Amino acid sequence: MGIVNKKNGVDTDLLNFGLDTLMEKYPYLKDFFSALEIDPCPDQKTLAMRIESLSPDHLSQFGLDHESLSAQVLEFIAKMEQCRCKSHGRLDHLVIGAGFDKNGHPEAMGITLFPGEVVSVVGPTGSGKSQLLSDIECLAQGDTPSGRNVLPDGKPLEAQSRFSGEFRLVAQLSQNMNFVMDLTVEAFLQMHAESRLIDNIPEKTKQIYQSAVMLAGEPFALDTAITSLSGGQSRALMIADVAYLSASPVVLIDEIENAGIDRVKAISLLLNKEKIVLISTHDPLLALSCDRRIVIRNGGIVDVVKTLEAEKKSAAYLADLDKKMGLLRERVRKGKHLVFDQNFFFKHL
Ligand SMILES: Nc1ncnc2c1ncn2[C@@H]1O[C@H](COP(=O)(O)OP(=O)(O)OP(=O)(O)O)[C@@H](O)[C@H]1O
Repeated sequence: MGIVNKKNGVDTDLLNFGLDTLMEKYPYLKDFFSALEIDPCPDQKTLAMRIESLSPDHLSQFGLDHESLSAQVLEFIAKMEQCRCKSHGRLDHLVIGAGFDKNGHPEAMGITLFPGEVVSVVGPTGSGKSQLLSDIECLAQGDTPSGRNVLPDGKPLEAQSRFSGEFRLVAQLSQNMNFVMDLTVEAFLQMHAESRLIDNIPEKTKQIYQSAVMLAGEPFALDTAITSLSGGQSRALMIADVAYLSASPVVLIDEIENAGIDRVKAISLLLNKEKIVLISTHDPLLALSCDRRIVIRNGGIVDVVKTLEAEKKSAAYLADLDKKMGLLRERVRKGKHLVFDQNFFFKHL
């Protein structure tokens, strides 16, 4: 579409475009007109003609006239398009500047993370894994217990962007996710997709639902109420939702090992060349599925371990073991006995 007559991002040339074309390209215009009780597409061909055809009495109910309505509709399109572009914000890298451990001693190191990486955060219980994720979530600027600085593209974010809910740099999936809305899975996904202004919503909704079912141990239906999903099912749904719909270039996940979902598939779903994914975990299979592991002790980063090629081979062995454990879990779920020896475990499970 024409980029002529653009002022402050407002494209006045849009007034001369056909209504059909505009409604197709900017589907949210339907809501704009419906709020003003206007049928957007009767006979007129262009937006300007449709606005001109409206009676001054109708417009005055909304405190508008032809000129102000033209200005408002153009500004609305410009703002919505700005949101759409913002939500595709990119990050070149994320610097986590060293802070202090729990004793107030300088942390051994910081780390720089790059899009396309899945990094695990490992360490004993209470060592400070969640604190690190929380520092990243709030883009800490020396103002959290660890004193770390988290710098998108190496620069501190202005307070306005840091605390604004408009565009979130970081999405977090925490351990306790409870839905409170009374919606079906399908309606929930549709609502989220609509709020993200994405194209082809039905197809995206189906894709997310199918991925969530693949991750969850127990299948569920599109018309299941989200409030009645099990812990594992809702976690699976949120992971698939983040993978396909989240605009945030950084995704934080606080332990998925206990959710009963397919962890390796979850990682490959989240692997995206535009996203940095951090997972706090105690699980060896998850740790080996990541590119690097941040090792935390006593509140501070003490090492960053790169996953070796040899370890990736061990991961295949671990995945096999994990599958066997899954089969045993399944037997427990079905109320069956678990009698086997080493030979049966390794050869027949
Ligand atoms: N560098 C630090 N300086 C001061 N306090 C810290 C630091 N790191 C962590 N803490 C505090 O230590 C406590 C335990 O940390 P945290 O919950 O992050 O541990 P964790 O490794 O996630 O534990 P778990 O494995 O049990 O979930 C928290 O109260 C946290 O705020």
